[in-house]
Parts: sequence; C-alpha cells; structure tokens
Amino acid sequence: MQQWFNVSLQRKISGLLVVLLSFLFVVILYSIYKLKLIDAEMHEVAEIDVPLTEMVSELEMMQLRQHLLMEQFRLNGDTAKVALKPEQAFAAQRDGLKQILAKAQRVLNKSLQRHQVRFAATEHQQILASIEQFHQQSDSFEQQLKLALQQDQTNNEQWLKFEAEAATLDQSIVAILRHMETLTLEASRYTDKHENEFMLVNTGLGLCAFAIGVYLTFYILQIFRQRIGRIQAQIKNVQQSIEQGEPISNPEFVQPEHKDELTELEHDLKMMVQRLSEEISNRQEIEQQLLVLATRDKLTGAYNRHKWDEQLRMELGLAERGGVFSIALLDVDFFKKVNDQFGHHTGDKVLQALTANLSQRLRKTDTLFRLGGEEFAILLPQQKVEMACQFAELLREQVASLQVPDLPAFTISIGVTQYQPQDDADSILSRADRALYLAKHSGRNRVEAG
Ligand SMILES: Nc1nc2c(ncn2[C@@H]2O[C@H](COP(=O)(O)OP(=O)(O)OP(=O)(O)O)[C@@H](O)[C@H]2O)c(=O)[nH]1
Repeated sequence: MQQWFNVSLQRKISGLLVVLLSFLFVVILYSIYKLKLIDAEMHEVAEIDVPLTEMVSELEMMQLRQHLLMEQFRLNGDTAKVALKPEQAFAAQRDGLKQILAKAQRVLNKSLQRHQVRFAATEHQQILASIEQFHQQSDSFEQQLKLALQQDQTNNEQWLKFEAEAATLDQSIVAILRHMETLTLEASRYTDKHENEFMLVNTGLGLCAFAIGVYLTFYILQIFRQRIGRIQAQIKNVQQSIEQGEPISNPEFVQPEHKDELTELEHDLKMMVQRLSEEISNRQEIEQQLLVLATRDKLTGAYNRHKWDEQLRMELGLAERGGVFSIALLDVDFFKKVNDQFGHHTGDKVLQALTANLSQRLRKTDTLFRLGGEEFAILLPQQKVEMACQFAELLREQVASLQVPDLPAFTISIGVTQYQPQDDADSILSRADRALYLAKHSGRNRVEAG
C-alpha cells in the first residue's frame, strides 16, 4: 500500500482505472454467462415445455372424446347410431393418443440425449416411463375390448368392467398430464427466478460499478484540488512576499509522505519558497547593515557627516518655509592630551562615553552627529537659540561631571547658533564654528552662542 502512494500520478490513475475496468469486465462476463444460461432455458422452454403443454391440451381433448365415446357405447349399446364400430372408434382414439404420447416421448428423449433438460431430468425420465407403462395398459385394454366385442359379450357387467379399466387408464393419463403440467410450470418458474436473479445481480453490480467510478473520480479530483490548492497558496505567498519585499511568512517545509509528480512539485516549490525567504531575510539584513554603514560612524555609532549633510539640508528646506531650528557644535577639550597621556585607545573610549552620554540626554527629535575627529554636532529642530543654549549648557555640565571607570574626566566646549533667513549649510555651520572657537578661546568647558 505504501508503495502504491509512491508511484507516479499517471500510474496511480492507471491503477485505479484497471480496478474499475476489471470490475466492469467481471460484470460483463457474469452478464454473458447469465444471458447464455437464460437463453438455454428459453430454448428448453421452447423445445420441451411448449410442445409438452400443447400435448397436454391435446391429451385432455382426447380424454374428453374417449369419455364421450364410452358414454355413447354404454348408453346406446347400439353400434348403428355411431359412425364407427366400438373397436374402430377405440382404435382411432388409441392411435391419436399414441401419436401424441409418441411425440411427447420423442421430444423428451431428444432433449434428454442432447442434455437440454437442465431442470429435473429424472422427473422427465419418470414421465417417459409412465408413458411407456400407459402404452402397455392401453394395449391390454384394447385387446380385452376387442375380444369382448368379437365374442359379443358387451353386457352391462362387462361395460362396468371396461369402464373401471378405462377409468384406471384415465387416471394414468391424468397423472402423466399433471406431472407434465407441474414440470412445465416449475420450469417456467425456474426460468423466471433466473431472470429475476440476473436483473437483481446485474443492477447491483451496475450500481457498484457506478459507485466505484464516482468514488474514484471524486477521489482523484480531491487529490488534485488539495495538492494544487497547497501549491497555489505557496505561489500566492511568494508573490505577496516579492511584492512587499518581506520574508515569506511561515514558510512550511514538511517532508512529503509519498512521492509522485505533484508531491515532488510541492516539495520543490517549498524548497524554493524557503530559499527565497532566506534570501529576502539576508538581503534585508545586508540592506540594514549597509544603511548603518552609510549613515553611522563606526566608532561611536552616532550619525556620520554624510547623514549630517542630508539632515541639515532637509531642516534648511523646512526652515525656508517658516520653520526654526538650531545647531550645536561641540568639541572635546584638550583631546590631544588625552590621546598623548592615556593612549589612542583611551581617546576612543572617551569619544564612545561622550556619545553614549549625549544620546541619553537628547530629545526624540534631536539628533547627534560626529562630524570628524573629536568634533560633534547636534541638530535641534524647532528650537530657538536661547532654548538650545540652555540645553547645551545642561549637556556641558553633565559631561563635565561624568565619571566613567578607567577613563579620565573630560570637558566639552559648545558653539550654538539658530537658523537665520538666507542661511545655507556652510553659513550656519560657519556661525556655529565661530561660536565654538569663541568658547574654546574663552577658556573651554563653555557654551557660546553665535
Ligand atoms: N583617539 C582618537 N583620537 C582622535 C580621533 N580623531 C582625531 N583624534 C585626535 O584628536 C586630537 C585633536 O587635537 P586638536 O585638534 O589639537 O584639539 P585638542 O587637543 O582637543 O585641543 P582643543 O580642541 O583646542 O581643546 C588629535 O590629536 C587627533 O589625532 C579618533 O578617532 N580617536
């Protein structure tokens, strides 16, 4: 069974069709066999039972005629009133009777020899034996009647004896007739029964074949619908992910239980979806890293000069339409000494500590940039110079009081300026630079506005 699931789809469908066709083949074979049987039975009825039924009718007629004859002879006792003499009348009667019985014997003998009698063959033989016996009784009766008539002994007593013997013959004939009738009736019932069986079984088998066909069709359609549905869902998933540039949500990857063309296709598609999902995730990660590299300073993590230029241009654009903003330029005091005294590595640590401290204090809208060396800038949107100076003073104080283990204390000087109409990137930066220069030359660890 397990192997069957692993064969190709074409072989699966072919297998199911072979099952269905085999079933239909059996149904057809059964029908042919049953039809032949019924045909043989119909032949038997036509060749045996119909002639026998006709003979039964003829024998009944003969019997009636014999009764009439006997009655005539008995009542009249005068041979002149009937067309034939009694012995002639009985001989004619006997000949007719014998002819019919001989015909019946021929039909039965022929059918028994040809093995056409399928039903109750022994009973047919019994009929033959009864007919034979009747012939003997009839011959004996005829002899006695002939003798009695020749000796003219046809008195009442004699007629009563003949009547009794004729009644015995009658009974024999009646027994044969009833036997024949019973057999023909049972034969037709037997044929009817076979026909009904044939109809019933064939209808049942036909319905079974139909049910199997319908089941197989729906089974195959269901398999296709499920599998193709899953493949379509995966393709849709991939399409959405490609359109949105997002990794594929929950890409399932289940090892297929059985192998055929569709499961292999499904499996390949899932592999492709998984790889695509990984590639999209990797690409996003790389894009994120590139973005960080392009906009952030590697040492401190603050935004770099490139980002500063971009943000400053944007802020200038907004300010030209009526906005306001300030910038603060800040520089570590005597940083060269830190480097010289504690080493370049400690100098780096100082820059990192400064960045971390400033970043903690900034508002969400403010941004810190490292412009180069130990020089930093803060962009303060919607801030006038007074507020910006107050904020810069706060930052300066906090840096001055900063104590970081293994790092020397350090201070910063800050130059603050506000956007002024007609400002561009260079002019506003130059003004801030001049303010910083002033702070440096005024003793450092100071905030100056420009
Ligand atoms: N450790 C370290 N030092 C740097 C880095 N960038 C620049 N410097 C050093 O910073 C020092 C700046 O020195 P100066 O321009 O003379 O300024 P200063 O010593 O801070 O003096 P003032 O600014 O006048 O207070 C130089 O010695 C540079 O080598 C850096 O990324 N790391």
